[in-house]
Amino acid sequence: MNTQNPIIVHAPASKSVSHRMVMGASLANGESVVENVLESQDLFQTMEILSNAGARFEKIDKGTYKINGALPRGGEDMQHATDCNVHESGTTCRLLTAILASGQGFFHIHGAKRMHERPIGTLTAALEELGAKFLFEKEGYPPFLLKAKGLNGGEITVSLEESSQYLSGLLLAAPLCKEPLTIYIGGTHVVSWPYIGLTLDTMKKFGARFDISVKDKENSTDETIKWKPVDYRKITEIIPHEIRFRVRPFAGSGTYKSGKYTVEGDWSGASYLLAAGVLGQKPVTVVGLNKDSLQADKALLDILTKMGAETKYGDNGEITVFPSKLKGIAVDMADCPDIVPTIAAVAAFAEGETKIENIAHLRIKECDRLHAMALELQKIGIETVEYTDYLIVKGNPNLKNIAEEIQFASYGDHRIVMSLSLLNLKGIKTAFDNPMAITKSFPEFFDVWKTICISQ
Ligand SMILES: O=C(O)C1=C[C@@H](OP(=O)(O)O)[C@@H](O)[C@H](O)C1
Ligand SMILES: C=C(OP(=O)(O)O)C(=O)O
Repeated sequence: MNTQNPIIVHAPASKSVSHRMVMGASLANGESVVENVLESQDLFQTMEILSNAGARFEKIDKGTYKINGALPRGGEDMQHATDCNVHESGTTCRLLTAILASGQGFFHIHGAKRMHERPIGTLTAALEELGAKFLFEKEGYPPFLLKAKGLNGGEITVSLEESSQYLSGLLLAAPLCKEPLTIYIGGTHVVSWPYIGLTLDTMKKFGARFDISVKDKENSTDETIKWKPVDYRKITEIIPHEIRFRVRPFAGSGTYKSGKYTVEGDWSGASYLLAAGVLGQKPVTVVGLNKDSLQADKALLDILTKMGAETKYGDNGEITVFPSKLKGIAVDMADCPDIVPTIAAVAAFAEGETKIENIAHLRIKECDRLHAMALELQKIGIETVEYTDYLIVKGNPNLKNIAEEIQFASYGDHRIVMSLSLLNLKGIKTAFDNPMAITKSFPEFFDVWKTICISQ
């Protein structure tokens, strides 16, 4: 056990929960107060779009917003479509496209260059079945024009092979449909499913009514499927064709429920701080995370533990990670894509090989993260192997103190910058072409990072 005093730092607010709570409050009847909202570029885009669509925001303190909800209302015609700039935020783009489709009017949805390379066709096809209309410049990708006139209910099937955000969007919009909506999952596999739990959790808090059932295999036949109810907090995986989501419309009963809501800490942003504990000279304690969170990236602790890291939960929910000897492992990270760059950077200093599997969806994030990490780690002499859906990092526990500063490409991607910054803890000086990409999710990152680095 390392007995040194830990470096204590705070987790940023959760990006995913902030998006969802701000969206819920923007659709609710009356005034809500949401505390600890992440004030980052992605959230500014979400709030700007919701405000353009009719919700009213008043900032009353750092991270605290009064929000008056309204059903989304867009421009009267194509020429006066409401401007919706999602910038680099996939969550904003996918979740809000579905939500705006439940309103009325014309919306012009567009973003940064990379956003125009991230697909959305699976979601828009499902929304078309429910009554929305889309006009694309390039079919299936932003930018596009959305004509909304409310969504019908019914039954749809959606594939989550590319992104869970398609289902999160449909679920958030579902209570605003005219009739009940039942959603089945198609395709061959599902990525990032824990984010669905976060969506359902927010919906529950905001008063939506839904039930989820899984296939009752014992009582189903080839002709008839029998279903049995399941608690969304207890779902451990989503199997295509074996789960259904039924959402009741608010209709006469109103809309989302206004109230006071607080956003929990971000396991994704905290991943760099927690990983600093294992790579640096001193333990790091992160305050402000929910240990019972439904966030996907809580998996970080299990993965680090499997690699040999010593970790400890404190009495007040704080989490400490201690400097530890690491070994390479094989790990399936389909569920938690955002911490793959963190684990890849940590793996560079482990004994042996780390194989990160089922991560093809990393190629359609803010950059092709699988390729980016494979290439950038090679710049410090780490051997990597990149395949369609996995990454191998051949660790070197003796690697440290490279004399010259290494110039890394940031690919405009916050997670590439933050994960490669971990190399600093091994005496490797990093320079990035676009370090401020971090403002997407963690604007205070370099301040916190300085504290960690100078306390070593
Ligand atoms: O719903 C969300 O809040 C998110 C879902 C994930 O995306 P995918 O489902 O596209 O993998 C994740 O990568 C993203 O940062 C946030
Ligand atoms: C992929 C990410 O976000 P989004 O999909 O919202 O752009 C991320 O934050 O790593």
